Amino acid sequence: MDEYQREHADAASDITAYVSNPINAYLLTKRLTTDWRQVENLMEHDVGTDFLQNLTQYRNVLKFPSDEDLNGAAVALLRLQDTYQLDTSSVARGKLNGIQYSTEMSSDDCFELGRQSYVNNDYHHTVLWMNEAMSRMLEEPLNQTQTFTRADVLEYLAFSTYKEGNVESALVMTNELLQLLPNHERANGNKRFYEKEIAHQKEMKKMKGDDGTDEMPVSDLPVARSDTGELGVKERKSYEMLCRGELKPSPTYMRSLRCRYVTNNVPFLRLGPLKLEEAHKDPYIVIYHDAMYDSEMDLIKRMARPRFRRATVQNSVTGALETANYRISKSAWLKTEEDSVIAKVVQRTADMTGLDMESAEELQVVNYGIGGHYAPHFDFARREEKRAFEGLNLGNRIATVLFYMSDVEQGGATVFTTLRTALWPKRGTAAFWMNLHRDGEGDKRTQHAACPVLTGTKWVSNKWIHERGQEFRRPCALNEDSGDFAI
Ligand SMILES: O=C(O)CCC(=O)C(=O)O
Ligand SMILES: [Fe+2]
Repeated sequence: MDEYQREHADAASDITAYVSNPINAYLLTKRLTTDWRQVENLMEHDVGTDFLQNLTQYRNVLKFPSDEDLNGAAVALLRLQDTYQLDTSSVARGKLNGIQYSTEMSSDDCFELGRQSYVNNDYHHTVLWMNEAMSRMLEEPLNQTQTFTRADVLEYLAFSTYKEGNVESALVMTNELLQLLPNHERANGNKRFYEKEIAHQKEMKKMKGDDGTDEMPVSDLPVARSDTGELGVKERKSYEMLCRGELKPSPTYMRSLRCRYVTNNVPFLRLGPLKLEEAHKDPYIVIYHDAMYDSEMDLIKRMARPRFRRATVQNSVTGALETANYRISKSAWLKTEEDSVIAKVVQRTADMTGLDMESAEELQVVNYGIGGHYAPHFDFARREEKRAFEGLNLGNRIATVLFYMSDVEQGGATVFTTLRTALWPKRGTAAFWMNLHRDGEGDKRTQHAACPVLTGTKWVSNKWIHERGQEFRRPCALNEDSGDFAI
């Protein structure tokens, strides 16, 4: 590497380090968006200068993030905060799960995060981040660039606290705001509203014969979010616990899981057997160690990069492919014939599963950035999803093989939501499970998810294998002690 290349490689890795955690990702987006907003303001007043004209051109080339991007970065950070139960002030201090990262958030950064939550009607996070903005503000007495006042924070806090169900606190905050700005019109209106509301609630209590305390319960229910789809409260809880590594199989169950070398009756594998580790017995889920070489992973990534598009999901009613908040990643497809390396990997997948690859989909390569995830789902099409895999005529997805092509610094596990089982990405390993019962019915117990990436980046590739062509096949070596190994 010459000096120039080294310099650029350093710069590139600096950038990766800078945005490899969600705080930096949010801060960088905020910085670019708000800086650009200032430039636009300037341009409105002074369009004439060449400098500003040039900036307009740069903007088009560099694709400055928009307000929606800033909202997206904020939502990603908040999703991570919920899933991994990150404490607000630790995040603001640049600490994630006890690991200290380089950046701290200013009161202004916290305020903006609160504002973005508010815009999304997410009052739970508005309260958390506005409180943080307030305490940071007190610690930054010399900050000249503050974009908000104490009164602004109080207004957001009061309204969101009311929305969260605590009228009394909302009134206290509104009174505090009115001490600062006695003529604040909206605050005066709200004050009257809150007072009326409190009187009304007292009246209701009396009517019910309840002479309880004046204390109103503060709602600490998480705000309903739509990005984990149809999950119920209990399911969401166990999903998030699995992602945090808090839910594990019992020690007795773990002791029953085995590791072994397998050849699956493939002559070639007698020379170099595969290293199999059981992750779950029924349904059968296994991990293969050293299932992909470094050179293969490097090539696959190189081929996929220029083709990456935001991943899509199939609309179960219309059959159309569309983007969805419950699946956030970039993906690309590689054909078996494109390169001998791909063909080799596909052959290995056949050896690992004992299944025919003729009916398998192309190799899908996926990259999850910070906050990237795939909420709990099934890989097979359910009965009601009549239009899934339409046109393929290959039957349902009988099995999944998922190659991990990177370690993940924090987060990013594949979790089986009803099985107390989490697979932690380890570069070069592959997971394999069957999605269907023997009779072709989908096995609901295979519901799984890709937990959001907290820090770092996650690379996987997968083969979805279909029913067609598997009629006479049996993964013999796996089948021995695999219970209801569904094929
Ligand atoms: O990335 C993962 O861990 C799981 C991905 C997955 O479930 C899928 O792509 O269907
Ligand atoms: Fe999946």
